[in-house]
Amino acid sequence: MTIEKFIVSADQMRQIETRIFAAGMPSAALMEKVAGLLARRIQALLKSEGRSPREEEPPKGRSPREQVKSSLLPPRGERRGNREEGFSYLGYESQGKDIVNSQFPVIGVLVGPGHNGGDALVVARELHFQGFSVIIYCPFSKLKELTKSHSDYARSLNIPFFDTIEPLKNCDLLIDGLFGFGLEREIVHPLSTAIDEINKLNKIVFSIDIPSGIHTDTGAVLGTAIRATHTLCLGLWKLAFFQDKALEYIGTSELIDFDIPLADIVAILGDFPAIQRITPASAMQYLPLPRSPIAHKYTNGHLLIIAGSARYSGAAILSALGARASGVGMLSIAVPISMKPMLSSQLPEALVIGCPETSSGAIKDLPLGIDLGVYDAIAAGPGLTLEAAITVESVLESDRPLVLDADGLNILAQLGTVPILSERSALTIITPHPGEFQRLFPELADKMGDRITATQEAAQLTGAVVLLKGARVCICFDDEGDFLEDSYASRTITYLNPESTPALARGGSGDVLTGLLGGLMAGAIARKSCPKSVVETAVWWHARAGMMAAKERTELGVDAFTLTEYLIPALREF
Ligand SMILES: NC(=O)C1=CN([C@@H]2O[C@H](COP(=O)(O)OP(=O)(O)OC[C@H]3O[C@@H](n4cnc5c(N)ncnc54)[C@H](O)[C@@H]3O)[C@@H](O)[C@H]2O)[C@@H](O)CC1
Ligand SMILES: Nc1ncnc2c1ncn2[C@@H]1O[C@H](COP(=O)(O)OP(=O)(O)O)[C@@H](O)[C@H]1O
Ligand SMILES: [K+]
Repeated sequence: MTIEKFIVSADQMRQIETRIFAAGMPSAALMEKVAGLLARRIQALLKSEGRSPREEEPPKGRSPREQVKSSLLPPRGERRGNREEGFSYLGYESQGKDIVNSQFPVIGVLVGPGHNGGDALVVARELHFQGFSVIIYCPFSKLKELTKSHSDYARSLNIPFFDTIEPLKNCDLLIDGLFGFGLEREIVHPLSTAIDEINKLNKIVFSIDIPSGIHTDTGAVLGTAIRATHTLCLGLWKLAFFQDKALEYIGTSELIDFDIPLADIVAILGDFPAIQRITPASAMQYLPLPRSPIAHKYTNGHLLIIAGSARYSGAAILSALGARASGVGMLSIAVPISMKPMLSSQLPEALVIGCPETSSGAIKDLPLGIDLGVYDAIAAGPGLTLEAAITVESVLESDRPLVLDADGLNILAQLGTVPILSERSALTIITPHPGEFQRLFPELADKMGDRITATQEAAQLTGAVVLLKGARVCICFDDEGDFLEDSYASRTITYLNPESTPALARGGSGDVLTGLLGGLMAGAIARKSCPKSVVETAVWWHARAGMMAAKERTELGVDAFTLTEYLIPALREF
């Protein structure tokens, strides 16, 4: 398992860190190593963002602003800038941020009392030695021992220290090392006010480990938090990076791998961690590729989609196009009978089943005598309206593996989510967005502050696979020996999708996912492989298609139909 697969809570990170220290790694040496990696990465980021270093001498005449800035700096002779390496001066370009176009950019480093502050001080020192102009904002009088020691050394180098935010206004870039995973309580005035003011400066901000003020596990804002443009997560991904509400504070993110021994990770998280990050490699291992040379259509699965109504006719098409991309062997689509010609013209390969319909054009019931047993899986819900209750009830009563979405979920909520799902003998995958989730699980209303825990509890309550949609999709299910040795069985497994695009936040994208997931599931069942594994594949694939479409067409150009057209090209990228 690669380092990118693991996700930890603050407590788990602390336990792993404790093992490393107990094994003999000095805490100061680890900080030195980590902060060295941070300093180098920050330099590389600055370079790659077009703020490339200038090698020539700055002009003699300085602007008033530069004079103000240079007054914050130690005499030039004392700065041992390594200009040959090309990091002495940054040519900033204004990118809508308050960035000055200066040859003397100033980097403001925000230093807290703990080891996050210690990391920041080492970064400050390294950038200072590289020739950057660095100032330090540290409004704390009491620092942890190691942090205090780095603070003393930085002062001895004449790096200027401030306890007010005024000088930060002149900085071109801020590095946030106020708090990391050790933040344990709300940030209060005067620090909270200072952080709010810092955010108003609208600077480029690199946060160390996690934006200060964000709860490492729930992603909640504790009082207030630094809004970073970029966060460098240290060692192992933390849960907050997968909590929707933290994303606006995290900005773009990356992992700084500092060689945590696998044995220490496994000692705390287990061989097969209960929470895993979806990676391209893990998602792609369950793609139905390559096909067996002797495959036939029934070995690739038969999916029945039940979707659509006169009001929401497109939902059936979008789900079907999602399923088409899954390569499912046979696709049947049950729609209100008046929609049959439209579906047949859009999806000539599909078997379209016309269902009796209500006066408003919803599916009243499935056709008499239909045998659900012929389908490997059923995907029901998109665009059905609440009038399709009889149909949803009959698929819930069937012994077929089922993906339930949209109105299928709204009907399930009316029927009673927990009793109905716990009685089902076959696998059920429910794919709610947060609104549907709350209708399904009113008992978890007060848990919604932590999407991951809420989804885990929903899976435990129902025995279903619960896929909570949003910016960072969370998938949870009880493992019943599907993946693990017996000794591990009956844990709740969680998969978190790390990357997506807000381009998907528009009507119909979810319908595409329902069909894609249904198709992959039918295929997996026909091939007798574990249908739960394809859930991460579907979520990852759907997001990749959205990202590829957004990259080519902007975030505005990804309507749900267009999304279906990117499903296959997105795979070709890999
Ligand atoms: N885990 C690891 O393996 C490593 C961790 N390192 C760094 O260490 C950090 C964790 O360090 P710490 O455990 O010292 O914790 P932090 O530096 O995150 O913060 C803890 C300090 O903040 C104070 N504090 C907490 N909440 C506060 C609040 N609301 N208002 C005011 N003060 C508050 C605490 O009393 C304590 O002094 C990581 O985020 C990372 O930056 C790295 O130095 C090296 C490797
Ligand atoms: N901000 C976002 N970033 C990434 N993905 C998103 C975002 N908002 C929504 N999505 C994704 O878009 C899809 C929307 O589905 P859903 O809410 O069911 O809409 P609909 O029913 O209209 O299709 C889900 O897959 C969800 O995860
Ligand atoms: K931080």
